[in-house]
Amino acid sequence: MLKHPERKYRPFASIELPDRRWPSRRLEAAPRWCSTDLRDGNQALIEPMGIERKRQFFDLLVRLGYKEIEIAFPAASQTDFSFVRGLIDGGSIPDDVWIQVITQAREDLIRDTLEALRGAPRAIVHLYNATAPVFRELVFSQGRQATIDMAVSGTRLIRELCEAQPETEWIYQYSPETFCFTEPEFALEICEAVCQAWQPSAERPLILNLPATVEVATPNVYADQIEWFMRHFSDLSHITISVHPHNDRGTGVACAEQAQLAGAARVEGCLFGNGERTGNVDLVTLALNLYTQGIDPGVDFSDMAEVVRVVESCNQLPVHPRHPYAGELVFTAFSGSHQDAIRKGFAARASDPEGCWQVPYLPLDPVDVGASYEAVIRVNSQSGKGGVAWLLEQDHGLRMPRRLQMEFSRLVQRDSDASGRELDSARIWQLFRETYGLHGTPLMVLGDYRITGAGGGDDPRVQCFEGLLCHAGHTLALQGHGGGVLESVVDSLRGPLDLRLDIVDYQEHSLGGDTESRAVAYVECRDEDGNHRFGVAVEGDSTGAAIRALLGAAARLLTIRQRT
Ligand SMILES: CC(=O)SCCNC(=O)CCNC(=O)[C@H](O)C(C)(C)COP(=O)(O)OP(=O)(O)OC[C@H]1O[C@@H](n2cnc3c(N)ncnc32)[C@H](O)[C@@H]1OP(=O)(O)O
Ligand SMILES: CC(C)C(=O)C(=O)O
Repeated sequence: MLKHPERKYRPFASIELPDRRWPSRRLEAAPRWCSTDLRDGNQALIEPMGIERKRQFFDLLVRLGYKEIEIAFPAASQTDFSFVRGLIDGGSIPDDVWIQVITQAREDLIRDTLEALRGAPRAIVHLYNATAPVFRELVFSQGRQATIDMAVSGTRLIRELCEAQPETEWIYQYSPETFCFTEPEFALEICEAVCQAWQPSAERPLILNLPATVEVATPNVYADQIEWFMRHFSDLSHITISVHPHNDRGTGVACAEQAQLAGAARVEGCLFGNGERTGNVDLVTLALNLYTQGIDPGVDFSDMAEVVRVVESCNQLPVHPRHPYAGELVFTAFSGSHQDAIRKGFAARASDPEGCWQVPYLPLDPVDVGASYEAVIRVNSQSGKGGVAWLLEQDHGLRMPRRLQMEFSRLVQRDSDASGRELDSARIWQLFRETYGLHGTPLMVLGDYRITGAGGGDDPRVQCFEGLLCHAGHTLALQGHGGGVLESVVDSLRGPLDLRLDIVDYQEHSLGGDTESRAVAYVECRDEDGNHRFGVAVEGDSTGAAIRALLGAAARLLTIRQRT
């Protein structure tokens, strides 16, 4: 790159509009959407769609609720011409849908275009010519007047041909291509001339589509251009101001939104931002940006996975995993603090499921676009206790005490760090069961046992525990007493195992609501050296679960002692 880019590149000229009004406005309703996937999107594909793929895409757009769909450049190819004819002849255009087709301002192309539309119930004919100085000079070698003449003569011919096909309801659309780097006064002059030639009325509406053909400036400049244009246009009756942003600077969505604040009532774009170079503005993001502000976008992305599937198959281009609202990873948190906040958000929502959506880090409820909560939290070496706890709770119903979460997540972190990979829920569950002896043979196996009262002593709370314990190949007879079941078991471990433990924490809950109600118990113990370990057990009765969880913790502490 150059040390002095200023010698090669010039900053874009801004517009003089000190009393601009758009910055203090808010978006309060959806615009008229026009999908241009089958034209601007299609012309940018490595392999343009054939008739079958176009039809699949058209049907998808109709299902999603798009009412204006630019379906072709019919004079450009036989495929496009036939596709238009196929829809018209097959009666496949729903009554509330307007098909739109584009043409250059060349007589032969215009005639072919209108021929393609013969018999259509309703149609938008879209004419364009580039208006910016660099195009006038380099591409067309023509002055301002010749550029205006081209637009006006094209408009007149279209008007004449439309009048000759009265069975069709017409809308005319004119685009001063390259509007965003055309002198504002000239863009205004050419659009006024087109308007004069078309003579818009209630029966013959006009769309003036002001494209950011190549995005060259910050979105505020585009918004200024739109506001300036609308404030200076002589009469906007029967005229819709439309925008068509591209995304060369990565701000196509911002351009479309700010242009609407400036007064544009219609937006053209493509699903997932397909289109020339860096693409057209993304209609999915625009719609869901409105939705997450509580505004009905008028299009339905309830089954986003299916939309992605069809679009990927038609365009033969992938949708990026981080694409807003749609990518495979956009509802997924790997990092610990994000997972913790999301888990707390879901817990709060459980007590107010109908309330306003307020889950940290998730601007949209994944369920609204057909995603499940499964992918929300995934675990790797960046994850913390919250994520691990979430997965074990979602998939196995465990509500682990906080300190157990901390203990176990350190093991998960170590495992993931060692492999450098994500740990899926099955691997985490396997690690949990291995760590806490929930499968295979535990280190301490409790045989028959019984618990009795103290037998007529003064304190009725005192419990006696007697049982048989298999440990390291030996069967030990345990006997102890204490102020509760767990204390009596702790007491029983002193003699045969010389193990002196304190119980730091004990929690239990039932597992799931569906079954013969199993109980899960979590017991945290501390040994004389200050080591802490949890034991976990799942049993048919809560007392059995508590005792086995305690023995699990004891076995793990014994292992530490044997190692040192
Ligand atoms: C910004 C946009 O996306 S606009 C839409 C662009 N889409 C497409 O181009 C896809 C379909 N296009 C095509 O299939 C072809 O370009 C066709 C059939 C339209 C024309 O093909 P050709 O006649 O071979 O012309 P070519 O493709 O070289 O286009 C350049 C010519 O069109 C002229 N031209 C470009 N835009 C326009 C316009 N809006 N109105 C009139 N003429 C135009 C150029 O000045 C140039 O003319 P020249 O050959 O006399 O110098
Ligand atoms: C023809 C116009 C609308 C266009 O596609 C563009 O300017 O990008």
